[in-house]
Amino acid sequence: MTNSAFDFGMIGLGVMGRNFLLNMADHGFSVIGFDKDQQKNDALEQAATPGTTVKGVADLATMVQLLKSPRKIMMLVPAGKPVDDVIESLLPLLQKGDVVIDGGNSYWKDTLRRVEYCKEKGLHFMGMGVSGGEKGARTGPSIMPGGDEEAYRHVQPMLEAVAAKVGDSPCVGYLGKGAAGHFVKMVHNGIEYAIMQLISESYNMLRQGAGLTNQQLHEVFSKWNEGVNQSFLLEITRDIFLQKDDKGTGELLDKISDQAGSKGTGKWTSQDALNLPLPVTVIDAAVALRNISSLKEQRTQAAALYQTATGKVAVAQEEFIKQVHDALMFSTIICYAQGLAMLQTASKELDMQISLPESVRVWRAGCIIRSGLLPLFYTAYQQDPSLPNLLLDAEVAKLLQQTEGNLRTVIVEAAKTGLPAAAFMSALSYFDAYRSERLPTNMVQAQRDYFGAHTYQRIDMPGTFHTEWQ
Ligand SMILES: NC(=O)C1=CN([C@@H]2O[C@H](COP(=O)(O)OP(=O)(O)OC[C@H]3O[C@@H](n4cnc5c(N)ncnc54)[C@H](OP(=O)(O)O)[C@@H]3O)[C@@H](O)[C@H]2O)C=CC1
Ligand SMILES: O=C(CO)[C@H](O)[C@H](O)COP(=O)(O)O
Repeated sequence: MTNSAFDFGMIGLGVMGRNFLLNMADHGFSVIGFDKDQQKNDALEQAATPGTTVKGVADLATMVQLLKSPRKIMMLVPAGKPVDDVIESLLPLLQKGDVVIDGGNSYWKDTLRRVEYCKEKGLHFMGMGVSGGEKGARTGPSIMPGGDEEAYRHVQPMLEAVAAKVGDSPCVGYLGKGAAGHFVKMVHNGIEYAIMQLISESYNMLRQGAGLTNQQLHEVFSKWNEGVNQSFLLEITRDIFLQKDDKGTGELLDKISDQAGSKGTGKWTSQDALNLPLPVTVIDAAVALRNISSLKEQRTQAAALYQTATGKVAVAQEEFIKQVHDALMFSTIICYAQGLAMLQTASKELDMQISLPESVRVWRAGCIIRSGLLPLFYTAYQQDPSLPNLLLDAEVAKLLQQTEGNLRTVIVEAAKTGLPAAAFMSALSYFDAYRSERLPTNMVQAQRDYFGAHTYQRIDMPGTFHTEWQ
């Protein structure tokens, strides 16, 4: 290739960077990647589809020099200091008008700071969520850009080419101001945590509570993964049940430690929801359960101390499978409702102007939370882009009403048998509180006024009141 011949540059050729770049090359763009590790550069070139233009270099200046102007450079490096380090190393090499994209899972407040910093230097900086994991990056991810709209217009045709598609519609779109792209990705991951926790509780109910084998669970999840329920997370769960242990006998799932890891996006979602303030109780439960999962030693001691759980449900197997199915469907809808309500509030409170219809549209394919439910949610937000909560949509309400009873039954069984069901219980508690016209929080107000003269409002007359409580 001649000098300045490449369309797009990538910094960080790990799992995501390598695959995203190869995807770009497959769509006809000439691409160049930088990684300090020469082996990753070699691996990139070797993995390229014959006939595509792909180059890997171990020198950042060389990569920058070989890019067409204005340069379009994306980084897929770990969140935090590596992103700042990359920006600092790029600054002396770039020219005004060049575009820098952070495609990693950066915290949105860091992105806000970086947008301003790069603007001062005459550069366009865009925070952009990418979802779909390794396979998605390679064949079509869901892409969540936000911030500098001019920067987005520079890369829009490329992103539309590589994104997942629903018909002809690419799962990418400008989502809003400032750090909107990373905010939407953070909430996406919060929903991801919550649905994963619900699926793990469903699996446990059926495995431990109803005695199904992994083979039977595979069959159950295969059936569940149909129609409106079809989703990426159900699909991989179905397949996980059959994976054999290549280092021993039986299925691999049974040998995997129950201590779940995390990189922070779920926790940030909960923390930011509290700051807004807005309830995302199923996401909170999912974060808490990953934290409880890490207390293995204490859980082992407590299990020996409290040997009260029977763990076996008293419902016929077939009936219980149907009940858990409905419980999962109901609670999954609540996860989306909580996450999307958070986006709606953040859009105003944090002045991000997040487009709810666009956010839902780009989640319909390519991402970890893609689901057959999303077209229904998309219609709801198309009809009313300012809908405060999906629970107020008539079509969503029908699905919840159909499945609510079975969630209650499953929770009763879980409570009686001692099967952990924090995410299910959070979903139901949220629903019961949200659809209550009158909550018992009049008592909280009375107590606040009693001990702290915090005042209260009355339901029968306007004004603010304080009582000398006897
Ligand atoms: N894996 C996934 O499923 C998804 C990941 N993400 C996000 O994408 C980002 C990348 O993730 P992933 O590809 O999985 O991570 P990997 O660990 O596989 O790759 C990270 C790459 O970044 C490079 N790197 C690290 N620090 C620096 C630095 N200071 N300067 C230049 N390069 C650096 C590493 O290079 P080297 O090791 O050679 O030093 C490595 O090639 C993260 O923010 C992650 O949260 C988003 C969606 C899905
Ligand atoms: O962004 C992702 C998927 O959308 C990443 O896979 C992310 O790492 C998942 O989060 P965690 O590691 O905390 O489970």
